[in-house]
Amino acid sequence: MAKVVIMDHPLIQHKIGYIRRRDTGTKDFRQTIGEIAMLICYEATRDLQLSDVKIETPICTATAKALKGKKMAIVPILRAGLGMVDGMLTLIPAAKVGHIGLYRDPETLNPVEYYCKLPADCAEREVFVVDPMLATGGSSVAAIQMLKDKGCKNIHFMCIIAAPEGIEKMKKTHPDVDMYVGALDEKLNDHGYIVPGLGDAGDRIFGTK
Ligand SMILES: O=P(O)(O)OC[C@H]1O[C@H](OP(=O)(O)OP(=O)(O)O)[C@H](O)[C@@H]1O
Ligand SMILES: O=c1cc[nH]c(=O)[nH]1
Ligand SMILES: [Mg+2]
Repeated sequence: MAKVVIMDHPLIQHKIGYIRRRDTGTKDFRQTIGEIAMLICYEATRDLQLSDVKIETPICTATAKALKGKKMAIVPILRAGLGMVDGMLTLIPAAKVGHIGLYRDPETLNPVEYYCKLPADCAEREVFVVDPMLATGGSSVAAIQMLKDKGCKNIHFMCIIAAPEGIEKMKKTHPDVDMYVGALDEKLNDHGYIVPGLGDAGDRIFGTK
């Protein structure tokens, strides 16, 4: 069974408190989502493997550490996942970026697919799927299934706020996928929104409401 890691870093908790506020505007919301993504990325990459490499410092020959060469990909679930990409790329600048377009039908809450463009060699990459919100889990479960159908095996999921229902669905459907979660909230409301949550992440990032 894969790990579920709930972030306890004070900077992450502080910044999540800020974006939850109704009166945090689009510019600050978007910027803070990026900062939180970067901080969660730091935790989510903790288990990457290193190898020893011989290098020359200005003083002598030395053995240093380098990432073992496994290539990485970041896959945001559109739209809201886009808000996490720049923060991720700040720490992993060489990563390729794939895009999966899904929206949640407001009546059924089921995900509807409208776009998928992935790096050609994504099956060989360590893939980080990013979406600020894990609510019923329908969208992330579907996105990860799309990646598995393309042959991806090493998949991690990062979100900023999760509901217990979404975590359970992910654990049941994709028990091999590690989850890195900024905050675990209480429940979903009757419309499938996370409580207390932060509202609609996509609308708040892009200012569409
Ligand atoms: O876990 P779920 O119940 O599937 O809900 C979570 C999904 O809902 C939101 O996307 P939304 O459908 O609002 O699309 P958007 O990002 O384009 O706003 C969010 O960004 C997730 O992708
Ligand atoms: O609370 C929620 C649930 C789904 N999608 C969001 O953007 N927010
Ligand atoms: Mg939305």
